[in-house]
Amino acid sequence: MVQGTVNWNTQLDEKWLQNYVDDWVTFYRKDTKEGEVASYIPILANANPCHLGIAIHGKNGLKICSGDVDISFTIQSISKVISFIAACMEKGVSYVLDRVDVEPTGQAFNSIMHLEMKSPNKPFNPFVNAGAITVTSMLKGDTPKEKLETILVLLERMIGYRPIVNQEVYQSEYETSARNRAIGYYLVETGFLESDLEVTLETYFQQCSIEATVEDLARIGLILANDGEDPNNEEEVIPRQIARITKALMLTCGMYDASGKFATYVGIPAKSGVSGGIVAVAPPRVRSSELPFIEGCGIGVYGPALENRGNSIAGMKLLKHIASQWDLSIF
Ligand SMILES: NC(=O)CC[C@H](N)C(=O)O
Repeated sequence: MVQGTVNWNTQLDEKWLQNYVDDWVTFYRKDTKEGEVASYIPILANANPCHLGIAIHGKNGLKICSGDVDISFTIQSISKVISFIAACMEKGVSYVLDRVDVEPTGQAFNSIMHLEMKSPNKPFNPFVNAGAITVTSMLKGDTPKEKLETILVLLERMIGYRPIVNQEVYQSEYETSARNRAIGYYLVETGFLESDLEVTLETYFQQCSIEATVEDLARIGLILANDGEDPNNEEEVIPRQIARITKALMLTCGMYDASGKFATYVGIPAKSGVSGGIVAVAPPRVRSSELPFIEGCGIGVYGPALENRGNSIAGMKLLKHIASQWDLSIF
């Protein structure tokens, strides 16, 4: 079972770390029972609430995977990270941030209320639905296919293969999209939407329906941990400035209205989605060189049972435990 204080100095071999993480996953699986799978997008309710899996990818090639790691799930709001990066790479950071702010809302991700609370009604940040829909409207292209292409190409560079869009999830979200449509119409009214509303919404629903595994999320996290450079080939996938802004936004806005708690108790940038995925970024630490993944790592978690804000309940506990044991906090 999960152990207390550990002398990492003597315990850093891969097999030992693997057993250790296996123990944590077994231990925290019981917490999946405290959450519920999302059902406002009907097809997401088919997920198995008991699932829990984690992948941790380090800079030096070290990989630890444990639990339900072979399941593909839709990335949902995690796609907002990718679309934000893609828009910044296409249009430039200042163009994007002139039109979407960088402030946490403290409200639910699909809140409509906060849209009217600011003048000139600029969406609060790119990770709430209003901001994400605005960002998607900025992507180049006149059709959902063209706009989505930018996101798929960037993701392919990060995860090493072209991901697919789950058409069933897309249809399910499309058919139950009244709230996102309300947000979209509001953005048309305030002049923030840069493309046709229907094209933008279709692209947004498709990006949310892109499938990934925890290993894919870990790869994305690792590239961000490495300031946008892929440590496998030392190629720049994301310009450093954009990677840094993205991490700041993940820390302040990535876990919806639980972002403050996550920053306080876990202390690393992360972004969750209502399907139960979380991508987390642990940058290199300058403390003891005897800690695991001292050069930084990306972490992908999947646990579809959610707490009331839309974050994986067991996934967050698992991340909190790992962050405290391995001293991952950036603070
Ligand atoms: N928080 C989420 O993961 C929300 C994404 C979902 N597709 C929506 O727009 O409602």
